[in-house]
Parts: sequence; C-alpha cells; structure tokens
Amino acid sequence: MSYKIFVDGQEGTTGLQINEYLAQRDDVEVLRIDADKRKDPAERKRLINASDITFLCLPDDAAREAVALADNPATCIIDASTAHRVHPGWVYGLPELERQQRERIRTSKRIANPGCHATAFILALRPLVASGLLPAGTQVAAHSITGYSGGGKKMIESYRNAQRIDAPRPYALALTHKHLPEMRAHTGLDIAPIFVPIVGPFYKGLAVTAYLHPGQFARKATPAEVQKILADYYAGEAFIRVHPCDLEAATDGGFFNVEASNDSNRVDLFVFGNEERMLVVSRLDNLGKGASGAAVQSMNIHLGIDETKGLV
Ligand SMILES: NC(=O)C1=CN([C@@H]2O[C@H](COP(=O)(O)OP(=O)(O)OC[C@H]3O[C@@H](n4cnc5c(N)ncnc54)[C@H](OP(=O)(O)O)[C@@H]3O)[C@@H](O)[C@H]2O)C=CC1
Ligand SMILES: CC(=O)N[C@@H](CCC(=O)OP(=O)(O)O)C(=O)O
Repeated sequence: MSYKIFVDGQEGTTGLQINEYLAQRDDVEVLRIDADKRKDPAERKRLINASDITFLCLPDDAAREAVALADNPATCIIDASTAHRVHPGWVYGLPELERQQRERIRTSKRIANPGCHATAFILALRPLVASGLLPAGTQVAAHSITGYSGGGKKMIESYRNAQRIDAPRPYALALTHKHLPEMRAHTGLDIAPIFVPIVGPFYKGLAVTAYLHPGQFARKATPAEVQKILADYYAGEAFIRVHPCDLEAATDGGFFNVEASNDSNRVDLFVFGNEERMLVVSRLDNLGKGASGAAVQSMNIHLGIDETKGLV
C-alpha cells in the first residue's frame, strides 16, 4: 500500500524536514507541487484533495486557507501551524498526552501538530497535574532555551546573514507567547504559565525548564518521587525518556546540554533540586519531536502503522 502525501509548504523549514523523513520510506508517494505553483490555491487544492495525508507547514493564515480548500472527506490534514491547536473539531497531535489520544489521532481527519515549546512544557507538567501533586490552580513559571531554526526561514536568515548575533535573546517578554493557550489547555492547569523563551545562536535543540515550588504541592514530595510520577506516566513510551535524578549523569560537569536530544524524535525529562526548590527540564529537537518528527509520528498513528516507523 502506498499512501499519497502532500506537503503544503514543502520549501519551508518544517516542510523540508518532513520531506527528509518521507524520502527514506517506501510506503508513501509524495505529491510534489511545481515550484512556480507553490502558492497557487487551485493547484494546492487539487493536491490536498488528491492526498491521503496533507501536512500544512505554513504560516497560520495560509494554513487556515488550506483547510478551507480541503473538501475530500478522506483526506487527513496534519497542521504544523498554531492555527488549530485549541480549536474545536481538531485533535492535538501529542500521542503521549493521555491513554485515549492515539485513538483520537487515528480516527480524526484534523490533527493539530503541537508547538515546540508547548510539547516540552506539557509533557513535563501534565503528569504532575494528573497525579494530583500539582494543584490545577498553580501558576507555573518556565523558560525555554531554543535554537534559531524554531523561528523558520526568516529567523534562520537573520542568524546567517546579519551582523553576528552571538548572545542569547529572551523574547515574548509581554508574556503572551502564542503557545500559552495550548500549554494551558493540554496540561490541565487552570492558569497559563509565566513563560519566557530565549533564542540562542545555535541551529536547533530546545529545553524548557519549569520551576516548581514544593510548598505549592498538594503533598510533600522529593525530586525522586516527582521523577517516579513522570516515569510511571510514560512507562512504555518509545519517545520519552525519564532520566534518574542524577545531576552528574545529566550534565557535562554541571552544565546542561540543550542540544543532546537533537536528530531524534525523543523527549528527555529530568527532575533537579531538593524538597524546597525543584526544576523539571524537558529537552527535545525543535525540528524533531518539536515539529516534523511529531507530525510523522501522528501520520503513522493515523495510518495504523508502527508509530516509530522512520523515526529514532
Ligand atoms: N520551525 C520550527 O521549529 C517549527 C515551526 N512550526 C510551524 O510550522 C509552520 C511552518 O513553519 P516553518 O517551516 O518554520 O516556516 P518557514 O517560514 O520556514 O516556511 C513556511 C513556508 O510556507 C510557504 N508559504 C507561505 N505562504 C504560503 C502560501 N500562501 N501558500 C503556500 N506556501 C506558503 C513559505 O514560502 P516562501 O519559501 O516563499 O517563504 C515557506 O516556504 C508555521 O506555522 C510554524 O509556526 C511548528 C513547530 C516548530
Ligand atoms: C525561536 C522561535 O521563534 N520559535 C518559535 C516557536 C516555534 C514553534 O514551535 O512553533 P509554532 O510556530 O508552530 O507555534 C516561537 O517561539 O515563536
């Protein structure tokens, strides 16, 4: 069986990476759009409706437009943009979210691929809320350190061409980052976090660090107990690794490497600190589990094939 796949936005950062994954597979046929028709709605409409799966790797407005072009009920759309992540009728493409999520991804024709910071944040926090340890009313604070490819073609260009940008740059300082709605909706928290992303002068790799105040927990817990909640929640997950509370093993001489999950679809989770002050750190490749890898994982689940196919 060969599935027909169309990548709308095939020349963008996420689209190119999805095509790299698909190029290694013999069970998919990629429908290519001619370069001069990449933004032609009629040609995009034809290819979307000729496909079993269409990946939208587009800015939000273009993604909404693409959805309006889809009229074949058999076509499944996996949207990498922010447009539909808390939208009714769309399933959030994070299979590890909870037990029923894979079935939702399998049966829905509208799948919203999670944001990169949001994926890391939600996977770190959701088990703690679900276990009752972290009250839903807690306002969590977190920062994220990310590579510049997360900003797409324009940001990549600015790092490569402009005068050297060699210092990390915090942004979204109005504290209204576009991932807040999905972070709130999919962690089970009632309040959006105080969230500060920081972009650094490296291509890819991302780590969200969430600050936990054990005084706000519903019961006393050590870092090892928090680590166990995460490990139990993700037991058996192919792409989530919950590391033991071992600072020496988790760092290079005390320094945390935000690039160490790169070139994988893996999320690495760590708990640091003590009974008074705690951190949960969640690390991934923003172009892997933070974007294209996650999209391919959802495609595999939707098609009912091994979800790890083509992914490491
Ligand atoms: N980069 C990342 O790590 C992540 C990105 N995302 C999301 O995925 C989506 C794509 O992001 P990214 O790949 O980084 O963005 P890029 O800017 O790298 O690529 C977007 C592509 O879409 C094309 N495009 C723009 N408008 C249209 C249109 N109307 N019709 C057809 N094609 C169009 C652009 O064309 P042109 O080449 O001419 O500019 C470009 O090739 C975004 O919504 C982003 O928020 C999600 C998770 C992570
Ligand atoms: C470095 C950088 O700018 N990163 C992007 C997030 C990329 C991502 O996950 O994406 P979506 O655009 O799909 O939400 C940002 O923080 O806005």
